[in-house]
Amino acid sequence: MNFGYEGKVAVITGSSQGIGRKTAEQMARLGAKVMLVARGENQLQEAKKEIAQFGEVDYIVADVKENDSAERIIEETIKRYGRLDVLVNNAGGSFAKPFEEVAISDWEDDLDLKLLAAVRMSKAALPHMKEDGGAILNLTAVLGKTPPSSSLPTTVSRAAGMAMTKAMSKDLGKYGIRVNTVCIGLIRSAQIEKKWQNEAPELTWEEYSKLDRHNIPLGRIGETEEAANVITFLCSDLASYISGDAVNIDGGSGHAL
Ligand SMILES: NC(=O)C1=CN([C@@H]2O[C@H](COP(=O)(O)OP(=O)(O)OC[C@H]3O[C@@H](n4cnc5c(N)ncnc54)[C@H](O)[C@@H]3O)[C@@H](O)[C@H]2O)C=CC1
Ligand SMILES: CC(=O)C(C)=O
Repeated sequence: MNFGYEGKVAVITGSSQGIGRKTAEQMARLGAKVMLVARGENQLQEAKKEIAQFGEVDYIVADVKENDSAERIIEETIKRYGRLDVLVNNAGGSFAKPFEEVAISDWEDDLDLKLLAAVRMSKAALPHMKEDGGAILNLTAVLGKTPPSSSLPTTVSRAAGMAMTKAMSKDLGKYGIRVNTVCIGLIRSAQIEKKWQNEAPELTWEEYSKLDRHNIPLGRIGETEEAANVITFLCSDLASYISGDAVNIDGGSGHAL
């Protein structure tokens, strides 16, 4: 099977750790030149060193919430690698509270990080993808499809990310640009390990991962590799007829059809 990554260039935001970092590794292993983006240079250097064993990789230190960062990230990528084929809008975090406890500034911060940063990155990337086509992949969360109580503002930002993905796919298909989202359930990463330590430090990871209260039909929290596999596939030539889709990576925990 040919994923078609050879000679392609991918930008992945929030890729110094977690799902973004594993995705970068997989794309590099398949022949893509990968540009990592995150705020902390030390972790980026470490990620670059590790991924460089498998393929071509570099990094840009940037906060995707800063207004001019998207233009700078894309410009520096073009300067470094000469083209752009894949954009993964992965940077994010979780902030979930009941409606009454969410300040207006929390709404603004969350939408800025999870929705508007992806808009700015996609707008900056578009001129470089129009000629040869490409793939844009937005990370969202499965809870955005069926928002439960105490899940604001994150489920709203994520639902907006899904709606944006669908609408963008309609507008950009004519350029051969595919736009998809993956809706994450629970995947082991720094934020989930923190949750484990806060909620049940007395349990081993295996025990915590398998707790009934997570309500995961497959019986455990997923691994970063399992999310990266799907993202890498969706951005590859093997998914050449998939656009506007929202694919759950959640061990079956989502409730929506
Ligand atoms: N791990 C999970 O169970 C879930 C993850 N997600 C989403 O999937 C994506 C990846 O998740 P994880 O790997 O768990 O995340 P993580 O917390 O391990 O890593 C997130 C990455 O985003 C970067 N980042 C955060 N804010 C940034 C900013 N302003 N500018 C640049 N980089 C920034 C962080 O430095 C980090 O590299 C995130 O968008 C997350 O919200 C959604 C639902 C569940
Ligand atoms: C956990 C998380 O990052 C969400 C729901 O966006």
